[in-house]
Amino acid sequence: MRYQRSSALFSEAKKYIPGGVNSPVRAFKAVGGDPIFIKEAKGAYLYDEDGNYYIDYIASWGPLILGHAHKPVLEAVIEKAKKGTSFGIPTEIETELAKLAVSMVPNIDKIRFVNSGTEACMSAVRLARGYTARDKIIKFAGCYHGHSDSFLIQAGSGAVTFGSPNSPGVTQGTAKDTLLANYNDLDGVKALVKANQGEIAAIIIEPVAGNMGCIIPTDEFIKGLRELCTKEGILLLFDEVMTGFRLGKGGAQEALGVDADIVMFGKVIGGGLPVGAFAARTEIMSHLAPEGPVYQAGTLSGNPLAMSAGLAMLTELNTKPETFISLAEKTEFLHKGIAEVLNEKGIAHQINRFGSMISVHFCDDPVVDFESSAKGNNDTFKNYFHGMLDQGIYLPPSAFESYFLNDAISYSDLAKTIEAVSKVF
Ligand SMILES: Cc1ncc(COP(=O)(O)O)c(C=O)c1O
Ligand SMILES: N[C@H](C=O)CCC(=O)O
Repeated sequence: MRYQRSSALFSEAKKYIPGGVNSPVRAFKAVGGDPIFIKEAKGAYLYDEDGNYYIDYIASWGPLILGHAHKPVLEAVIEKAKKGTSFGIPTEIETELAKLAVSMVPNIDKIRFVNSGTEACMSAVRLARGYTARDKIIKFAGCYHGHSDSFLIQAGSGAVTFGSPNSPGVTQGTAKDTLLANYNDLDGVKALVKANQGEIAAIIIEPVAGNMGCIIPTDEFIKGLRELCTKEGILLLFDEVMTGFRLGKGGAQEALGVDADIVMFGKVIGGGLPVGAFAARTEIMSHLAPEGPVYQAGTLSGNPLAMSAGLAMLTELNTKPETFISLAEKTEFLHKGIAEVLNEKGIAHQINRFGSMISVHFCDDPVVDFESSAKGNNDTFKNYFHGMLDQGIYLPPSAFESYFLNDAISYSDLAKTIEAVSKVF
Protein backbone atom coordinates (compact mmCIF):
# COMPACT_ATOMS: atom_id res chain seq x y z
CA MET A 1 0.00 0.00 0.00
CA ARG A 2 1.15 3.53 -0.73
CA TYR A 3 -0.17 6.44 1.28
CA GLN A 4 1.91 9.40 -0.01
CA ARG A 5 -0.97 11.50 -1.29
CA SER A 6 -3.07 10.92 1.85
CA SER A 7 -0.10 11.98 3.99
CA ALA A 8 0.43 15.13 1.92
CA LEU A 9 -3.27 16.00 2.16
CA PHE A 10 -3.16 15.46 5.91
CA SER A 11 -0.17 17.83 6.27
CA GLU A 12 -2.04 20.48 4.31
CA ALA A 13 -5.25 19.93 6.32
CA LYS A 14 -3.38 20.37 9.61
CA LYS A 15 -2.45 23.92 8.57
CA TYR A 16 -6.09 24.98 8.44
CA ILE A 17 -8.13 22.48 10.49
CA PRO A 18 -7.26 21.62 14.14
CA GLY A 19 -5.47 18.26 14.02
CA GLY A 20 -6.30 18.11 10.31
CA VAL A 21 -9.72 16.55 10.96
CA ASN A 22 -13.26 17.61 11.71
CA SER A 23 -13.84 14.81 14.22
CA PRO A 24 -10.98 13.51 16.40
CA VAL A 25 -11.36 9.73 15.89
CA ARG A 26 -10.46 10.20 12.23
CA ALA A 27 -6.92 11.33 13.08
CA PHE A 28 -5.41 7.84 13.74
CA LYS A 29 -3.87 9.14 16.98
CA ALA A 30 -4.67 5.93 18.87
CA VAL A 31 -3.01 3.73 16.25
CA GLY A 32 -0.29 6.06 14.95
CA GLY A 33 0.44 7.07 11.38
CA ASP A 34 -1.51 9.39 9.12
CA PRO A 35 -5.18 8.89 8.26
CA ILE A 36 -6.11 7.83 4.76
CA PHE A 37 -8.03 10.39 2.71
CA ILE A 38 -11.02 9.03 0.83
CA LYS A 39 -11.76 9.96 -2.73
CA GLU A 40 -14.91 7.93 -3.23
CA ALA A 41 -16.78 4.87 -2.05
CA LYS A 42 -19.12 2.36 -3.63
CA GLY A 43 -20.87 -0.63 -2.08
CA ALA A 44 -18.56 -2.29 0.43
CA TYR A 45 -15.43 -0.44 -0.68
CA LEU A 46 -13.58 2.76 0.09
CA TYR A 47 -11.15 4.18 -2.51
CA ASP A 48 -8.40 6.44 -1.20
CA GLU A 49 -6.47 9.28 -2.81
CA ASP A 50 -3.47 7.01 -3.50
CA GLY A 51 -5.50 4.53 -5.53
CA ASN A 52 -5.78 1.90 -2.75
CA TYR A 53 -9.10 0.32 -1.95
CA TYR A 54 -10.43 -1.15 1.26
CA ILE A 55 -13.29 -3.30 2.51
CA ASP A 56 -15.02 -0.86 4.84
CA TYR A 57 -16.01 -2.01 8.34
CA ILE A 58 -17.13 1.36 9.72
CA ALA A 59 -19.76 2.43 7.16
CA SER A 60 -19.43 6.10 8.15
CA TRP A 61 -19.73 4.95 11.79
CA GLY A 62 -22.89 3.01 11.18
CA PRO A 63 -25.39 4.59 8.82
CA LEU A 64 -24.46 3.02 5.50
CA ILE A 65 -26.15 -0.28 6.27
CA LEU A 66 -26.84 -0.96 2.61
CA GLY A 67 -23.37 0.08 1.47
CA HIS A 68 -21.84 3.26 0.04
CA ALA A 69 -23.56 5.27 -2.69
CA HIS A 70 -26.58 2.97 -2.53
CA LYS A 71 -28.58 3.69 -5.69
CA PRO A 72 -32.09 4.38 -4.26
CA VAL A 73 -30.61 6.70 -1.63
CA LEU A 74 -28.46 8.55 -4.17
CA GLU A 75 -31.30 8.93 -6.63
CA ALA A 76 -33.63 10.26 -3.93
CA VAL A 77 -31.09 12.89 -2.87
CA ILE A 78 -30.30 13.96 -6.43
CA GLU A 79 -33.97 14.34 -7.35
CA LYS A 80 -34.67 16.30 -4.17
CA ALA A 81 -31.64 18.59 -4.63
CA LYS A 82 -32.98 19.69 -8.01
CA LYS A 83 -35.93 21.24 -6.17
CA GLY A 84 -33.91 23.23 -3.66
CA THR A 85 -31.68 22.36 -0.73
CA SER A 86 -33.29 24.03 2.29
CA PHE A 87 -36.32 26.20 2.99
CA GLY A 88 -36.69 26.66 6.76
CA ILE A 89 -40.41 26.08 6.09
CA PRO A 90 -42.30 22.76 6.58
CA THR A 91 -42.19 20.12 3.83
CA GLU A 92 -44.33 17.02 3.31
CA ILE A 93 -41.35 14.65 3.33
CA GLU A 94 -40.67 15.41 7.03
CA THR A 95 -44.07 13.91 7.89
CA GLU A 96 -43.48 10.97 5.54
CA LEU A 97 -40.23 10.05 7.28
CA ALA A 98 -41.73 10.68 10.73
CA LYS A 99 -44.70 8.43 9.91
CA LEU A 100 -42.44 5.63 8.68
CA ALA A 101 -40.08 5.84 11.67
CA VAL A 102 -43.01 5.82 14.13
CA SER A 103 -44.47 2.76 12.38
CA MET A 104 -41.17 0.84 12.67
CA VAL A 105 -40.13 1.63 16.24
CA PRO A 106 -42.02 0.53 19.36
CA ASN A 107 -43.25 2.98 22.04
CA ILE A 108 -42.99 6.18 20.03
CA ASP A 109 -45.85 8.34 18.76
CA LYS A 110 -43.94 11.43 17.70
CA ILE A 111 -40.45 12.25 16.53
CA ARG A 112 -38.46 15.48 16.20
CA PHE A 113 -35.65 15.68 13.63
CA VAL A 114 -32.36 17.41 14.40
CA ASN A 115 -28.98 17.46 12.66
CA SER A 116 -26.75 15.10 14.65
CA GLY A 117 -26.71 12.44 17.34
CA THR A 118 -25.25 15.00 19.75
CA GLU A 119 -28.22 17.30 19.26
CA ALA A 120 -30.64 14.40 19.63
CA CYS A 121 -29.18 13.32 22.99
CA MET A 122 -28.78 16.88 24.29
CA SER A 123 -32.39 17.72 23.41
CA ALA A 124 -33.74 14.43 24.81
CA VAL A 125 -32.11 15.12 28.17
CA ARG A 126 -33.56 18.65 28.23
CA LEU A 127 -36.98 17.20 27.47
CA ALA A 128 -36.58 14.60 30.24
CA ARG A 129 -35.60 17.34 32.69
CA GLY A 130 -38.53 19.52 31.64
CA TYR A 131 -40.96 16.60 31.84
CA THR A 132 -39.85 15.32 35.26
CA ALA A 133 -38.90 18.73 36.76
CA ARG A 134 -35.67 17.09 37.99
CA ASP A 135 -32.06 18.04 37.18
CA LYS A 136 -29.76 15.04 37.49
CA ILE A 137 -29.03 12.31 34.99
CA ILE A 138 -27.17 9.00 35.23
CA LYS A 139 -24.83 7.98 32.44
CA PHE A 140 -22.48 5.01 32.11
CA ALA A 141 -18.68 5.14 31.98
CA GLY A 142 -17.52 4.49 28.41
CA CYS A 143 -20.86 5.36 26.82
CA TYR A 144 -20.73 8.22 24.33
CA HIS A 145 -23.74 10.41 23.66
CA GLY A 146 -22.09 13.09 21.56
CA HIS A 147 -20.07 16.08 22.65
CA SER A 148 -22.67 18.11 24.54
CA ASP A 149 -21.27 19.25 27.94
CA SER A 150 -23.37 16.97 30.18
CA PHE A 151 -22.10 13.85 28.40
CA LEU A 152 -18.36 14.53 28.47
CA ILE A 153 -18.04 12.82 31.84
CA GLN A 154 -16.17 9.52 31.49
CA ALA A 155 -17.24 9.48 27.86
CA GLY A 156 -16.27 6.74 25.41
CA SER A 157 -15.26 6.88 21.72
CA GLY A 158 -12.80 9.64 20.73
CA ALA A 159 -13.08 11.29 24.14
CA VAL A 160 -11.46 8.32 25.89
CA THR A 161 -9.21 7.45 22.93
CA PHE A 162 -7.53 10.85 23.28
CA GLY A 163 -7.40 10.80 27.05
CA SER A 164 -10.02 13.43 27.85
CA PRO A 165 -13.14 11.51 28.91
CA ASN A 166 -13.89 14.51 31.20
CA SER A 167 -13.27 17.36 28.80
CA PRO A 168 -11.82 20.71 29.90
CA GLY A 169 -14.42 23.38 29.22
CA VAL A 170 -17.24 21.50 30.96
CA THR A 171 -18.11 23.50 34.07
CA GLN A 172 -18.32 21.97 37.55
CA GLY A 173 -21.91 23.18 37.60
CA THR A 174 -22.80 21.04 34.59
CA ALA A 175 -20.70 18.07 35.67
CA LYS A 176 -22.36 17.82 39.10
CA ASP A 177 -25.69 16.94 37.48
CA THR A 178 -24.25 13.96 35.57
CA LEU A 179 -23.88 10.96 37.85
CA LEU A 180 -21.72 8.10 36.69
CA ALA A 181 -22.39 4.36 36.88
CA ASN A 182 -20.71 1.27 35.44
CA TYR A 183 -22.25 -0.60 32.53
CA ASN A 184 -23.83 -3.92 33.56
CA ASP A 185 -23.76 -2.93 37.25
CA LEU A 186 -27.40 -2.68 38.33
CA ASP A 187 -26.58 -2.51 42.05
CA GLY A 188 -24.36 0.52 41.43
CA VAL A 189 -27.23 2.29 39.65
CA LYS A 190 -29.65 1.41 42.45
CA ALA A 191 -27.24 2.87 45.00
CA LEU A 192 -26.94 6.11 43.01
CA VAL A 193 -30.71 6.41 42.71
CA LYS A 194 -31.11 5.83 46.43
CA ALA A 195 -28.51 8.47 47.28
CA ASN A 196 -30.28 10.97 44.99
CA GLN A 197 -33.89 9.97 45.65
CA GLY A 198 -36.41 12.06 43.70
CA GLU A 199 -33.67 14.04 41.89
CA ILE A 200 -32.89 11.88 38.84
CA ALA A 201 -34.65 12.91 35.64
CA ALA A 202 -33.18 10.28 33.34
CA ILE A 203 -30.91 7.31 32.91
CA ILE A 204 -29.25 7.55 29.51
CA ILE A 205 -27.65 4.46 28.01
CA GLU A 206 -26.38 2.96 24.78
CA PRO A 207 -28.62 -0.13 24.97
CA VAL A 208 -25.92 -2.07 23.16
CA ALA A 209 -22.78 -0.02 23.66
CA GLY A 210 -20.54 0.73 20.69
CA ASN A 211 -18.20 3.39 22.03
CA MET A 212 -15.97 1.23 24.24
CA GLY A 213 -15.93 -1.52 21.67
CA CYS A 214 -19.20 -3.40 21.36
CA ILE A 215 -20.60 -4.26 24.79
CA ILE A 216 -23.76 -6.23 25.36
CA PRO A 217 -26.01 -5.57 28.35
CA THR A 218 -27.00 -8.54 30.46
CA ASP A 219 -30.71 -9.26 30.50
CA GLU A 220 -30.83 -8.69 34.24
CA PHE A 221 -29.12 -5.29 33.90
CA ILE A 222 -31.18 -3.80 31.10
CA LYS A 223 -34.52 -5.14 32.36
CA GLY A 224 -33.54 -4.09 35.89
CA LEU A 225 -32.96 -0.52 34.65
CA ARG A 226 -36.46 -0.49 33.17
CA GLU A 227 -38.03 -1.68 36.43
CA LEU A 228 -36.03 0.81 38.48
CA CYS A 229 -36.97 3.73 36.23
CA THR A 230 -40.67 2.85 36.31
CA LYS A 231 -40.59 2.52 40.10
CA GLU A 232 -38.72 5.80 40.67
CA GLY A 233 -40.41 8.01 38.05
CA ILE A 234 -37.15 8.25 36.08
CA LEU A 235 -37.20 8.32 32.28
CA LEU A 236 -35.15 5.63 30.54
CA LEU A 237 -33.38 7.13 27.52
CA PHE A 238 -32.09 4.72 24.89
CA ASP A 239 -29.36 6.28 22.78
CA GLU A 240 -29.98 4.33 19.57
CA VAL A 241 -27.70 6.49 17.43
CA MET A 242 -25.79 3.28 16.55
CA THR A 243 -28.39 0.61 17.19
CA GLY A 244 -31.50 2.28 15.72
CA PHE A 245 -32.60 0.70 12.42
CA ARG A 246 -29.41 -1.44 12.60
CA LEU A 247 -30.28 -4.16 15.10
CA GLY A 248 -33.68 -4.52 13.47
CA LYS A 249 -36.62 -2.36 12.43
CA GLY A 250 -37.39 -1.59 16.06
CA GLY A 251 -33.75 -1.17 17.10
CA ALA A 252 -32.50 -2.21 20.52
CA GLN A 253 -35.92 -1.88 22.18
CA GLU A 254 -37.16 -4.67 19.95
CA ALA A 255 -33.95 -6.71 20.01
CA LEU A 256 -33.68 -6.63 23.82
CA GLY A 257 -37.40 -6.68 24.58
CA VAL A 258 -37.17 -3.54 26.74
CA ASP A 259 -39.24 -0.37 26.38
CA ALA A 260 -37.55 3.01 26.57
CA ASP A 261 -39.24 6.32 27.40
CA ILE A 262 -37.29 8.47 24.95
CA VAL A 263 -35.30 7.05 22.02
CA MET A 264 -32.54 8.95 20.23
CA PHE A 265 -31.48 8.29 16.66
CA GLY A 266 -28.75 9.56 14.37
CA LYS A 267 -26.91 8.69 11.22
CA VAL A 268 -29.03 5.79 9.95
CA ILE A 269 -32.22 7.81 9.95
CA GLY A 270 -30.49 10.18 7.50
CA GLY A 271 -29.09 7.49 5.22
CA GLY A 272 -25.60 8.99 5.69
CA LEU A 273 -26.61 12.65 5.58
CA PRO A 274 -26.36 14.78 8.74
CA VAL A 275 -29.46 13.86 10.76
CA GLY A 276 -30.46 12.95 14.27
CA ALA A 277 -33.85 12.54 15.91
CA PHE A 278 -35.50 11.88 19.24
CA ALA A 279 -38.87 10.31 19.80
CA ALA A 280 -41.28 9.30 22.56
CA ARG A 281 -44.92 8.85 23.41
CA THR A 282 -47.21 11.86 22.83
CA GLU A 283 -47.49 12.52 26.55
CA ILE A 284 -43.75 13.25 26.71
CA MET A 285 -43.30 14.85 23.27
CA SER A 286 -46.10 17.34 23.91
CA HIS A 287 -43.80 19.09 26.40
CA LEU A 288 -41.68 20.21 23.45
CA ALA A 289 -41.97 23.68 21.83
CA PRO A 290 -44.12 24.89 20.16
CA GLU A 291 -46.68 22.62 21.90
CA GLY A 292 -45.04 22.78 25.30
CA PRO A 293 -42.47 24.83 27.23
CA VAL A 294 -39.25 22.83 26.59
CA TYR A 295 -37.41 24.74 23.88
CA GLN A 296 -35.67 22.99 21.00
CA ALA A 297 -35.06 24.25 17.45
CA GLY A 298 -32.88 24.03 14.33
CA THR A 299 -32.61 26.10 11.13
CA LEU A 300 -31.64 23.10 9.03
CA SER A 301 -33.65 20.49 10.97
CA GLY A 302 -35.80 18.33 8.69
CA ASN A 303 -33.59 19.32 5.76
CA PRO A 304 -35.16 17.99 2.54
CA LEU A 305 -32.00 16.25 1.28
CA ALA A 306 -31.45 14.48 4.58
CA MET A 307 -35.13 13.54 4.80
CA SER A 308 -35.10 12.08 1.29
CA ALA A 309 -31.97 10.00 2.00
CA GLY A 310 -33.49 8.80 5.27
CA LEU A 311 -36.82 7.97 3.65
CA ALA A 312 -35.15 5.94 0.89
CA MET A 313 -33.00 4.05 3.39
CA LEU A 314 -35.76 3.31 5.90
CA THR A 315 -38.22 2.35 3.15
CA GLU A 316 -35.79 -0.28 1.93
CA LEU A 317 -35.09 -1.59 5.44
CA ASN A 318 -38.82 -1.66 6.19
CA THR A 319 -39.69 -3.60 3.05
CA LYS A 320 -36.67 -5.92 3.26
CA PRO A 321 -36.32 -6.83 6.93
CA GLU A 322 -34.31 -9.88 5.83
CA THR A 323 -31.42 -7.39 5.49
CA PHE A 324 -31.04 -7.45 9.28
CA ILE A 325 -30.79 -11.25 9.25
CA SER A 326 -28.31 -11.22 6.40
CA LEU A 327 -26.16 -8.65 8.25
CA ALA A 328 -26.23 -10.65 11.49
CA GLU A 329 -25.27 -13.85 9.64
CA LYS A 330 -22.35 -12.14 7.93
CA THR A 331 -21.19 -10.75 11.27
CA GLU A 332 -21.39 -14.21 12.84
CA PHE A 333 -19.32 -15.62 9.96
CA LEU A 334 -16.68 -12.94 10.55
CA HIS A 335 -16.72 -13.59 14.31
CA LYS A 336 -16.19 -17.33 13.89
CA GLY A 337 -13.47 -16.84 11.28
CA ILE A 338 -11.47 -14.33 13.32
CA ALA A 339 -11.88 -16.37 16.52
CA GLU A 340 -10.62 -19.50 14.76
CA VAL A 341 -7.50 -17.70 13.52
CA LEU A 342 -6.73 -16.05 16.87
CA ASN A 343 -7.27 -19.32 18.75
CA GLU A 344 -4.99 -21.16 16.35
CA LYS A 345 -2.28 -18.52 16.80
CA GLY A 346 -2.71 -18.45 20.60
CA ILE A 347 -3.55 -14.73 20.73
CA ALA A 348 -5.45 -13.70 23.89
CA HIS A 349 -8.69 -12.13 22.75
CA GLN A 350 -12.38 -11.52 23.36
CA ILE A 351 -14.89 -10.91 20.59
CA ASN A 352 -18.18 -9.17 21.37
CA ARG A 353 -20.99 -9.24 18.83
CA PHE A 354 -24.63 -8.21 18.68
CA GLY A 355 -26.44 -8.17 15.31
CA SER A 356 -24.12 -6.40 12.89
CA MET A 357 -21.96 -4.76 15.58
CA ILE A 358 -18.74 -6.51 16.56
CA SER A 359 -15.42 -5.72 18.26
CA VAL A 360 -12.20 -7.61 18.87
CA HIS A 361 -10.41 -6.99 22.19
CA PHE A 362 -6.91 -8.28 22.88
CA CYS A 363 -7.31 -9.36 26.49
CA ASP A 364 -8.02 -12.48 28.57
CA ASP A 365 -11.16 -11.55 30.48
CA PRO A 366 -14.69 -10.92 29.21
CA VAL A 367 -15.30 -7.31 28.14
CA VAL A 368 -18.46 -6.17 29.91
CA ASP A 369 -17.85 -2.53 30.81
CA PHE A 370 -15.41 0.31 30.34
CA GLU A 371 -12.85 -1.02 32.83
CA SER A 372 -12.60 -4.43 31.18
CA SER A 373 -12.50 -2.84 27.72
CA ALA A 374 -9.61 -0.58 28.76
CA LYS A 375 -7.55 -3.68 29.66
CA GLY A 376 -7.12 -4.57 25.98
CA ASN A 377 -3.51 -4.63 24.73
CA ASN A 378 -3.19 -1.47 22.65
CA ASP A 379 0.14 -2.46 21.05
CA THR A 380 -1.45 -5.61 19.66
CA PHE A 381 -4.42 -3.54 18.52
CA LYS A 382 -2.16 -1.07 16.67
CA ASN A 383 -0.31 -3.87 14.86
CA TYR A 384 -3.60 -5.49 14.01
CA PHE A 385 -5.12 -2.24 12.72
CA HIS A 386 -2.14 -1.35 10.49
CA GLY A 387 -1.62 -4.93 9.34
CA MET A 388 -5.25 -5.03 8.22
CA LEU A 389 -5.09 -1.58 6.63
CA ASP A 390 -2.05 -2.63 4.59
CA GLN A 391 -4.08 -5.54 3.25
CA GLY A 392 -7.02 -3.36 2.25
CA ILE A 393 -9.26 -3.80 5.29
CA TYR A 394 -10.48 -0.61 6.95
CA LEU A 395 -11.29 -1.12 10.66
CA PRO A 396 -12.17 1.55 13.24
CA PRO A 397 -8.87 3.24 14.21
CA SER A 398 -9.38 2.76 17.96
CA ALA A 399 -10.07 -0.20 20.25
CA PHE A 400 -12.89 1.85 21.81
CA GLU A 401 -15.11 1.56 18.75
CA SER A 402 -17.36 -1.08 17.23
CA TYR A 403 -17.22 -2.32 13.62
CA PHE A 404 -20.42 -1.83 11.62
CA LEU A 405 -21.08 -4.24 8.80
CA ASN A 406 -22.89 -3.14 5.68
CA ASP A 407 -24.90 -5.50 3.51
CA ALA A 408 -22.80 -4.83 0.41
CA ILE A 409 -19.97 -6.80 2.07
CA SER A 410 -19.87 -10.24 0.43
CA TYR A 411 -18.82 -13.58 1.86
CA SER A 412 -15.70 -13.42 -0.26
CA ASP A 413 -14.89 -10.01 1.33
CA LEU A 414 -15.36 -11.63 4.73
CA ALA A 415 -13.11 -14.55 3.77
CA LYS A 416 -10.46 -12.08 2.57
CA THR A 417 -10.74 -10.25 5.91
CA ILE A 418 -10.27 -13.46 7.91
CA GLU A 419 -7.30 -14.40 5.72
CA ALA A 420 -5.83 -10.94 6.40
CA VAL A 421 -6.12 -11.51 10.17
CA SER A 422 -4.18 -14.72 9.72
CA LYS A 423 -1.42 -12.90 7.83
CA VAL A 424 -1.17 -10.15 10.50
CA PHE A 425 -0.51 -12.68 13.25
C1 LIG B 1 -24.27 6.22 20.68
C2 LIG B 1 -23.93 7.58 20.14
N1 LIG B 1 -24.61 8.65 20.56
C3 LIG B 1 -24.37 9.87 20.07
C4 LIG B 1 -23.41 10.08 19.11
C5 LIG B 1 -23.19 11.46 18.60
O1 LIG B 1 -23.60 11.55 17.28
P1 LIG B 1 -22.99 12.67 16.31
O2 LIG B 1 -21.55 12.32 16.12
O3 LIG B 1 -23.82 12.55 15.08
O4 LIG B 1 -23.17 13.97 16.99
C6 LIG B 1 -22.67 8.98 18.64
C7 LIG B 1 -21.65 9.07 17.61
O5 LIG B 1 -21.01 9.88 17.27
C8 LIG B 1 -22.93 7.71 19.16
O6 LIG B 1 -22.26 6.64 18.76
N1 LIG C 1 -17.85 6.68 17.98
C1 LIG C 1 -18.20 7.81 17.21
C2 LIG C 1 -19.52 7.58 16.58
O1 LIG C 1 -20.06 6.58 16.46
C3 LIG C 1 -17.18 8.09 16.18
C4 LIG C 1 -17.57 9.13 15.19
C5 LIG C 1 -17.01 10.47 15.49
O2 LIG C 1 -17.09 10.94 16.61
O3 LIG C 1 -16.48 11.07 14.55
